[in-house]
Amino acid sequence: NPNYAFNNWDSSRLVELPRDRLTLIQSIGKGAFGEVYMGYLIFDEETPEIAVAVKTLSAMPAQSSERDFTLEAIIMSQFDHENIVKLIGVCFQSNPRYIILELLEGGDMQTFLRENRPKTNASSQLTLYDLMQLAHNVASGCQYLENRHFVHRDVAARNCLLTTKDVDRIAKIADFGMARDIYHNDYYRKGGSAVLPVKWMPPEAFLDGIFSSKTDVWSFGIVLWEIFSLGFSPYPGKSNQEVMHVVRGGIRLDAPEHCPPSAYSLMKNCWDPDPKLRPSFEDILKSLNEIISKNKELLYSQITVKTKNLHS
Ligand SMILES: CN1CCN(c2ccc(C(=O)Nc3n[nH]c4c3C=[N+](C(=O)[C@H](O)c3ccccc3)C4)cc2)CC1
Repeated sequence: NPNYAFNNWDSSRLVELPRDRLTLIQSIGKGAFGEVYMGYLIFDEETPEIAVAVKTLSAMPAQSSERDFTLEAIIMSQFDHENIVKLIGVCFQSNPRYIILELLEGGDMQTFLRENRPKTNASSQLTLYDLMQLAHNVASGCQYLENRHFVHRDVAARNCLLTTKDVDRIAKIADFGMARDIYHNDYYRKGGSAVLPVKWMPPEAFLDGIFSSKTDVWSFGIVLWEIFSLGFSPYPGKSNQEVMHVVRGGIRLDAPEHCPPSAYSLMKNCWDPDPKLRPSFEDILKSLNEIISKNKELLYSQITVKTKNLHS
């Protein structure tokens, strides 16, 4: 497992920030270990304070969640890429422990996509170009991880955040919980398919526990499908067991409505049963750039919903 090659587990390399430089303003969500807050960090007298996201460890953490919390910070401290949420520092020397991260104000990508579905008889304010940009952002972050032989294991729209909901939005990969968890309990064996994101996983992963960057490629194909379906859940109405059965049999998701054919064929390539035949993230970025450059004008068209003739 390439992630085992990951060696510096010492948390001493984490930047410990003085707690009195931090002001928590409001809760913006619930993490696995506790709340996530929006707050301000005062760097020094000259520099204006910066807005941050603060992940907290609940008051009475189990021993394991304390270790996992630290591990999440260590993992994120290794990365430096514009499409991966940055770690700013930690407050680990006193309780409650904090992980201080770059603040992304647009919220998660899945919610954003669902909020931007066209209303009947109106068009979505999102264009195909907007959607291709989100795809390009996620693929760039994934390519960075691929180059570092780091397997994320849970690439999904729900785990991506947006800097803003506005047109200059940038998507970033933000949750490394699954990659972290495999260091202790091998979820593939331990939890069965209950805790695994089966609908985002390729057959060799959910059948044999084999993970590689080609696992993340398959998941990225599902994220592409989530993006072009504006936040639908994949395989609607199917249980994990049913999905494992049909996917193993060669069934794949249909093209979302309005999805450019070239984007759908890219998804299908990501879902090749043979991991070796799936594109790398390098290939994926080339394909995305081609689709964007070839369809510039098309991509600017608004996504309209076909008004269903209710009396047909
Ligand atoms: C009207 N809307 C209501 C919702 N609103 C929000 C809702 C949530 C957020 C938010 O969580 N922002 C975050 N910035 N940085 C990190 C965040 C979370 N992190 C984490 O590490 C979290 O664990 C995480 C990771 C991935 C996905 C979600 C949460 C790091 C921002 C705005 C915008 C305006």
